[in-house]
Amino acid sequence: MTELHLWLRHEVRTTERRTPVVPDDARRLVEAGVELTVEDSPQRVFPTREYETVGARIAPAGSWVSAPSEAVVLGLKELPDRPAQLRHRHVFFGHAYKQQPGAVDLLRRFAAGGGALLDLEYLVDDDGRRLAAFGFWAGYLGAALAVLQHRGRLTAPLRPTGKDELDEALRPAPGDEEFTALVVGALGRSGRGARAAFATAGVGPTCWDLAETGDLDRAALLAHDVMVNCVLATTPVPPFVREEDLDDPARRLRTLSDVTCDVGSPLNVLPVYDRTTEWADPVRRLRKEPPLDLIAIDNLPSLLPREASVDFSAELTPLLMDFGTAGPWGRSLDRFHRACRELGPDEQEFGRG
Ligand SMILES: NC(=O)c1ccc[n+]([C@@H]2O[C@H](COP(=O)([O-])OP(=O)(O)OC[C@H]3O[C@@H](n4cnc5c(N)ncnc54)[C@H](O)[C@@H]3O)[C@@H](O)[C@H]2O)c1
Repeated sequence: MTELHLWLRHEVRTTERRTPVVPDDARRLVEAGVELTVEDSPQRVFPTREYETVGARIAPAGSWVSAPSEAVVLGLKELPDRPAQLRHRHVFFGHAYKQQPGAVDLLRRFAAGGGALLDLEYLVDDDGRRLAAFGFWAGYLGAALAVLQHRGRLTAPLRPTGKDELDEALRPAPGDEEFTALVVGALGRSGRGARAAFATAGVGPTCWDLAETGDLDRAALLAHDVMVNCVLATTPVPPFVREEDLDDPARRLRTLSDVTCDVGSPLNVLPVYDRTTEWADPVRRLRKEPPLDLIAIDNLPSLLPREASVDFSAELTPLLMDFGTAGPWGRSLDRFHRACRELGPDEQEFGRG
């Protein structure tokens, strides 16, 4: 077992109730010899005392800035804007390698402090497959919200909930009309989640993946009442739905839920909207007559913080037990170094192993 001091930080985003390590897995880490510090966090879905009970040391929210240099700081989403220099190794979703807003600033902060980003999105196996991801619950919620909207039962603002409560609302009620649904990207993680939610809702969706979209039958697509897009696009393909399709008189499609949310990207397969929707206002009407409602929320798993955290933590914990510079961690670090090199010659002198 590597000597690891892991520092689980509080999330700055107030709506983020998830955590990458849940108390049961914290116990496993402590038992395996990991020194674990957990920051107190008012919104984390698991109370701080549950971590204390399993042997973690508790520290105030945000205190990672003064953590010992060898500590590996673990979180999910963005860091606060300060400090300007990042001297630790940080494990989280940095969103820093695809020219996202703020990406260069974040990399520069690592450059200034000599730290490193070990991005969770780039923890991959030998074949490049992601090892820890939230996709299943993203798909589950993407389909669940579509069903609720289609049945006239979606209420805003959206709030984090639990699966039992969500499933209660999802189950068909007397008087609900039958409808047809399509999941695209049905064989992936979020596609599986979407299919599971439809099953709870009593709906058997049509399932398409690569084999079914190669020669896209748009008329068949538009003939479904509800569509949930779960593809992970890696190369540009013809759009699944175009602006002109929204005005097709034969369109039955009424509710479109885009789990992928590639809006603005050249890989976007749904170039019929220009910005995502939010928890406060989750549905945007793209056409009035006949209606077409869009749901495009890019932080879906945060709506089921407990279930999403438990599954993610189960995937991440074995990797943390094996923390080091080889395998997935080495690949993630290599990706960071590549991004640093792409920043330019003045900023290459950082990112240790
Ligand atoms: N909205 C959110 O909150 C949220 C959360 C997590 C992930 N996501 C996004 O959801 C998407 C899917 O993630 P995932 O973990 O399910 O990925 P995945 O790799 O597990 O599955 C993607 C599936 O899409 C299929 N696919 C790719 N191109 C296709 C095409 N042209 N036609 C049909 N099928 C195609 C693949 O074969 C695969 O089965 C990603 O873009 C991811 O970023 C969104």
